[in-house]
Formats: sequence, C-alpha cells, structure tokens
Amino acid sequence: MYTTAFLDLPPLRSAAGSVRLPGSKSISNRVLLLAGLSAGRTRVHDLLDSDDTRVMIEALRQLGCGIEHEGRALVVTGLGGRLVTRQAQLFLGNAGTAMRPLVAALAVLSGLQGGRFELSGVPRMHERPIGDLVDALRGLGCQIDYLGQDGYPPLRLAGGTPRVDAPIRVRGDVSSQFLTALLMAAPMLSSQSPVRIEVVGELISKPYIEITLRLLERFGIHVQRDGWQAFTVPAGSAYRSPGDIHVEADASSASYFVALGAIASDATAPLRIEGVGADSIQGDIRFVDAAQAMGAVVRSGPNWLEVHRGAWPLRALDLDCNHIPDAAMTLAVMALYADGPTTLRNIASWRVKETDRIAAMATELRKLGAEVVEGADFITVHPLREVRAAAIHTYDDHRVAMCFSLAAFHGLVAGLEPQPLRILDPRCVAKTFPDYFETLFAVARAATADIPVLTIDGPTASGKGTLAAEVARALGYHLLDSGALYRATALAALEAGVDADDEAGLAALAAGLPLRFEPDHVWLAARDVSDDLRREDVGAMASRISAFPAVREALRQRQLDFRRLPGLVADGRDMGTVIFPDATLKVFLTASAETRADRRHKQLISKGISANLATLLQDLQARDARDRSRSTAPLKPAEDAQLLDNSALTIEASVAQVLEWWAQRRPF
Ligand SMILES: Nc1ncnc2c1ncn2[C@@H]1O[C@H](COP(=O)(O)OP(=O)(O)OP(=O)(O)O)[C@@H](O)[C@H]1O
Ligand SMILES: Nc1ccn([C@H]2C[C@H](O)[C@@H](COP(=O)(O)O)O2)c(=O)n1
Repeated sequence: MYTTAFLDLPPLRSAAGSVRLPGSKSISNRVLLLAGLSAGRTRVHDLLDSDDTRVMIEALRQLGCGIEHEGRALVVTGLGGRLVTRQAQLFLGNAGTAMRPLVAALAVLSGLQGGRFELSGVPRMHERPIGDLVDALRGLGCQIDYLGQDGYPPLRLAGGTPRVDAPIRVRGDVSSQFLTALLMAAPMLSSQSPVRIEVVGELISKPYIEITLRLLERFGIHVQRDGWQAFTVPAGSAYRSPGDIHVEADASSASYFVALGAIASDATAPLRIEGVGADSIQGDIRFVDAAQAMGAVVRSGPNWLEVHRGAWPLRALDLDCNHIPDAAMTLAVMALYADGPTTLRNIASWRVKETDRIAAMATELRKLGAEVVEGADFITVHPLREVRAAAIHTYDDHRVAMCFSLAAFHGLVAGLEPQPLRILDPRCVAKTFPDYFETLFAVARAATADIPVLTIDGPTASGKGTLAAEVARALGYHLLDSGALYRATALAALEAGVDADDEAGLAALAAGLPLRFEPDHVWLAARDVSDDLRREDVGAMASRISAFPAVREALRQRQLDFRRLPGLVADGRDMGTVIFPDATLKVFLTASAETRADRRHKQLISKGISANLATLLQDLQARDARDRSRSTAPLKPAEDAQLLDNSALTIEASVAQVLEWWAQRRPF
C-alpha cells in the first residue's frame, strides 16, 4: 500500500494481463455483522482486509464476539442474540457499512437486554446523516441520544423498550443503508410477532437491498417483500450461521479495471478480472452495461470478466445512475475520453458519501482541463480538449483516488500532449482496496522514457544507499542499489573461486546470477546474502571486477529492468552517466574521505564488526581511486548532475534537499 504524501503517475498508454480483486466491502461488512449476531462459528473466506472491515471486526471483538484467523479465513463466533458486553465505545472510522447496521443492531439489543453503547467515527462520519434511521428506531421505542449535532453521529444507545406492534417506517431516499440496518436488526425483534418495515419515499440504491436480502437468506432469515415498499421478517426468525461463507470480489472495485480495459486494452490482449462476474449479487456489476454502452467489449463467466476497447473515442452517455451510485464515479472519468458530453443523473446520494462527491469530481476534473457542469443530483462531463498536469485532491475518498488514476491515459486522446498526474494522499484507497495502485501498475504500461528516474551516484560510504532508500520511500518509487549487483557477482566469484582477473568468467557469472531483490533483502538462489554483500572483502572485490567492461555489460539489462511504474530511484557510480542518462534528476553525492571513513567505521561497529579507522580510510581511498580511474563508466558526476556534499548535513537534510530539487523538476 502506498503511504506516501502523493503518488505521481506518468502518462499511461496501454493495459494487459489479469487482476484478482479484493472482496466486496458491502458483502464483507454485512457478513461480519450477521456472523456476529448468529450463534456459533462462521468461517468467512476471501474477506476484504481494509480500513472499513477492520473497524467492524474491532467492534465485534469489543462486543465479545470471538475473532480468530484460520489459514486465510476469519472465524467469527457470534453472540447468538445475547449481549455479553453491556457497555462499549465503538470507533467506526468512516465506514457507513459499519455505523448504520451497528446502530440498529445495538439499539435493539440494548433496548431488549439493557446496555449503553457509544458509536463515533472520523470527523466526516459526523457529517454523514443518520437522522432517518434514528427516527425509525426511536419510533420503535429505542432510546438514542445524539452526542454532537442532531441527526448525525456520534450517538449513545441507551436501552429503551422496543415494541413491534406497528410497522417500522423509514425513509428510503437518503441512504439505502438505513433500510439495510433495520432489516438486519429486525430478526431480533421477531420472537413474538412478525416485523414489518415500510419504506417512505422512493428507495434509492435498490441493488444494495438485494445484497442484504440475499445474505439474510444465507443466515436463515427469509424476508417476505412487497416490491420495494414493504418488507416483513416472519415471527420467530433467528440467525443461523451458514458455517462457511465466501465473499465475492468487489464489483465497485471491478469498475476501475472494466474502464481500464475499455480505455487501454486491445482485442489481442484483453484485461481479465478474476473474482467477480456474471453471477455477482452486487448491484455495481451493472456498471458493465454502462461500460458496454460507452464502447467496452466485455466477455464474462460466473466469476470473471474480460474487457477490451471497442469504440474509440468512447461513446458519450446520458444515464440514470441510481442503481450504480459508487461505480458511476468511474463513468465520470471515462467521460473524458468520450465523443461528446456525458451526463450522470439521479446521483444526489454522492453528496452525503465519504465526501461531497459531486463537488469533488467537478473540482478535480476541471483541474485537468475538462468542462464540467454540476447540479444538485447530476454531473455533466465534457471530453478533454486540452490537458494540464494536475495534483488531484482525494478528500479522504478512496473512490476519488481510484477513478482519477484512469485520467493518466489522456495521452491516448488524439492531439493531447501527455502530462503527469499526481494523486494526493493515495493511502485513502485503504478503505476498500489497499493494493489498488500496485494492482494497477501490474497491468498498466507506460513508455519507458516516461517512467521517471532519479539517480544518486557517489563514492563509497557517501550515504547514497541511505539517501536513495529514503527518497524512494517518500516518492513511492522502486529502488535500485546497483552496487549490490556488483557485490553479488563478487561474492559468487569468491565462493566459486573465479579469478579476479578472469573477465570472461566473471561476466558469465554475472549474466547468470540467480538474484532476487526484496525490500531490505537480497537473495542469491535460495540464500539471503544481504549481510554477506556488505562484507569489506566483497566490497573490495566488487570494486576490482566492476572495472571490466564485459562484467558491466552483463549487468546492464538487469539495471534497466528496474525502471518500472511508477518510477525509480537508482544509486551507484554510473546511474546518471551511463545507465539512465535521461534521468529526470541526477544527484552526485560526496563527503570528505575522513567523514566517510568515520561513518563506515561507526556502521561496522554498530553491527558488531571490529574495524580500524585508519585501515578503513586507506581502503576507501584506494577504492575511490579505482572507481574514478577505470576507463569504462568511471565514477564522476554527470554534466547535468546536482552536486551535494553532505559532510555536514544530516540524513534528513540531505533527503529534504533532494526532494526539493525533485519538486522543482515536476510540473505540479
Ligand atoms: N548525511 C549523513 N550524515 C551522517 N551519516 C550518514 C549520512 N548519510 C549516510 N550516513 C551513514 O553513513 C553510513 C554509510 O551510508 P550508506 O551505506 O548509505 O553509504 P553508501 O554510499 O550507500 O555506501 P556504499 O557505496 O558502500 O554502498 C550509514 O551508516 C549511514 O547511516
Ligand atoms: N553503478 C555501480 C555500482 C557499484 N559499482 C562498483 C563500485 C563499488 O566499489 C562496488 C560496490 O558498490 P557499493 O555497494 O559500494 O555502492 O561496485 C560500480 O562500478 N557501478
């Protein structure tokens, strides 16, 4: 997951391959609560692991449910309708799918059995309306107090005397989650008589109610319905665990990859989406129809989709999106690539989601250069005619971040000069799809020249590796420690007894090295050689053999292969001069030989390795001389390098300086 302050996407050009999507948030949180209310153990498979499910799991744990991991499944031991904890303060983040159903379930349980529960969330959660649900529960006889502003969380549920001698009435036109919450609480009120729930006003987001009804069935509750107007839970209904239950992949998350296929995949290599397909119970699977109307070619099986581009530009749409409110945000970005203005209607619920999504989408699409018209319950997006490099604000809204990544394909529009795109606070995708960007980068392609590279070259112990790792972390970029390739060749040569002067033998060894890089670890075949690579004898041997042109050539392509989305920070001796001469920023890092020897001395001592400062200084100077004087790729600053002497700088100050130079070269 990217936890950086921003993530820069270079212009993207195509997409191919296969993605497996995380579990559906809507299904995951419903299943968790139903399992928590049932008697016995429910083994939940393919559960979404995200911010929203974590707050639900934590709430269930606080309420006394058993929560255990069994392999990749989560086993929930439910309460069986009996409260074991009568008091709790539950923090539910920004998870509407946790807040609304828990309010209803705990209001009813505390009314029937006594108890006092306080439910709160992040500041935005305290701006998301819940008054209609509270009114319905108070109408039943539950005691609920607002702890902040009337009509909004936080709330206190403090008992009461719930009765069901009259139908429960709830508004359906603000959020369908209110009806879902009451449907899930109703079985606990049905011991004596049936519970009838009547919807006031036009019910929105009906497919989400469909999911609720289907899952209630799986847990033994057979709701009788009168269209979308009234729902009756029969007398004597009780939750029964299904034992095992599988969560299907998230259809809303699939929308980004369906759109990706429609925009950037061709028929010879369609984009394949695993985990959700034609048999999905999620309403957002209907996004596929909208994408097809815009030109996507889609094939599907029970739990897979394959998508490629049909029409280009895409065809503009005028669509009532009430049935796909979440996935419809993806259409707003697809509209940038259409042959005319696209209007998405009946989306008033966007205004009370994680953020005011109509305002957010309009503001950010305009930043890119699009013409946008917004109304109380619609948005019209005109295709891009010009484009600007833009830093997209994401409003702590996962869907804003994910759908705007698709704007990075604007270079596919005839006549547009591709621009980089910045996604601010990419971590917000953790709400439903923590690995969204990693998944995107696994299938999206950019021109190699468009993938940004930052190089840091310099002599030994100047701090290149430390600086490169910190800068890569701040930017969310890949890291290449090119010295490790030479060191690994040296280690393999020392161990295999290859002579330090045998250029051909060393080159053959380098070409065939079974090397694998992991964060902070280097593997040579099945062995973790990270510590061995740092040995002084290995470093000295690496310096010797790196003078051979054939060795350098054998390692060249491996280094180029590190240039992958979203970008690369590479450290070594010739990163800026030879391997990545087109790097966006080249830094040449130095420090006095005494400073470097002192740093290396401290580094070795801290690892428990004895070392002599004078000898280290001598070795280091000899290595500098060899690296500088060799004829192939000698250690020297590139002509366009920024020089940084960090003898008197802290690591933090060096990192800040490099990031400042980087920012100066970016168009944001
Ligand atoms: N600006 C700095 N101030 C103080 N110490 C630093 C600074 N930069 C790095 N160091 C320390 O110096 C030591 C050597 O740094 P590092 O291993 O990053 O150097 P390097 O140039 O990558 O070395 P090599 O070329 O041998 O791989 C480390 O212990 C590191 O913490
Ligand atoms: N791009 C590079 C990286 C390293 N080398 C050589 C020269 C060094 O003495 C040796 C070990 O590198 P270090 O881990 O100390 O950075 O490898 C090179 O020639 N070119």
